[in-house]
Amino acid sequence: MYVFIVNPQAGSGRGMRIFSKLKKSTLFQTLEKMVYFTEYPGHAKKIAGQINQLHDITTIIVIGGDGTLHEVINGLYHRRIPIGFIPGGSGNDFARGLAIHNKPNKLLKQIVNSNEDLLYWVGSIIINQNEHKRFVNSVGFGFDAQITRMANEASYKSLFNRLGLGKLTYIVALIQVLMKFKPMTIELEINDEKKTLRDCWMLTTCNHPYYGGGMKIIPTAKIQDEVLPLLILHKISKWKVLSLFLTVFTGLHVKYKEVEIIETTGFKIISKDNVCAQIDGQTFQCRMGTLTKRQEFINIRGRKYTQTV
Ligand SMILES: Nc1ncnc2c1ncn2[C@@H]1O[C@H](COP(=O)(O)OP(=O)(O)OP(=O)(O)O)[C@@H](O)[C@H]1O
Repeated sequence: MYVFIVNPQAGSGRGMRIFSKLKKSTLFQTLEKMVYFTEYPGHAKKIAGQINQLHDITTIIVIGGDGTLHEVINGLYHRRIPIGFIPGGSGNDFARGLAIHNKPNKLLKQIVNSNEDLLYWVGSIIINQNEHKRFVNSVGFGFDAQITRMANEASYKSLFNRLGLGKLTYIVALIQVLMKFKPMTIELEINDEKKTLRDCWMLTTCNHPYYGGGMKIIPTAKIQDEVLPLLILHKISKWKVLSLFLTVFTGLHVKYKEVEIIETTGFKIISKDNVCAQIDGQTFQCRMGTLTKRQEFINIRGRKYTQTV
């Protein structure tokens, strides 16, 4: 039995458009399946939670954006069911990070015909010591999280999506946030070693290089267990931030002296004030975060494991 979880609103309606085309295909029609449409934020997690109770699931096929996949992964906490992903979001960084490039009908074929999985190690975060979450792409604190919040709330997001210019949303949001951003003071703990980061702009970690709709934020990030790379953007002038972000699509921003990348197996951040944070593109406020790389992996169906992505 295949279970489809479709976010019709992902990518400003792209999720629904993809599903409408797929359901006309002979392959889709011949599959034994159940189809769920998400109706509100958090619904994909709830659906995944209900799937935990079901048996004989071959694969869960997610059609939507990274936020939908994030919810499914978090809802499926206790079971390892293979997941097929057909990207239909605005940013689609997960698909980029895993080199999932094909057209939806080809991807469906790949998922159904494949008996090989890509093993994918997600990250884990404990927010404020009590809320556990898993992340598929990235977690960021500070500047990048504020850009994400601005982009998520922007009225121009759906227009740019419809024009196929999803990347522009983040660029416009970046400029808006830059005008009024105030750097943070953060306590960073890595392997019992503590340091205070003053005038820090952002801390970001990811499971693969991409975020924000194609920015190669940590170019060296690999799909792997144990290692959680951490990027810190230290004290820097606003003008320099602008030029730095122009190079982030190529990964050349890592050459700036204000950018530090540390390979960790986990770290903790503490702040006296609330800081804006993002997990897989969903934003919230927090004062404390403990991040680790989970030892368990999820099975991504239809995407053979290579390290060349
Ligand atoms: N029917 C719905 N109406 C409104 N929001 C929904 C609905 N279904 C799901 N959502 C929420 O929409 C949010 C965004 O979805 P998603 O991340 O899949 O798409 P996206 O933001 O366009 O893509 P990406 O994350 O790749 O940029 C998710 O947080 C999800 O909870």
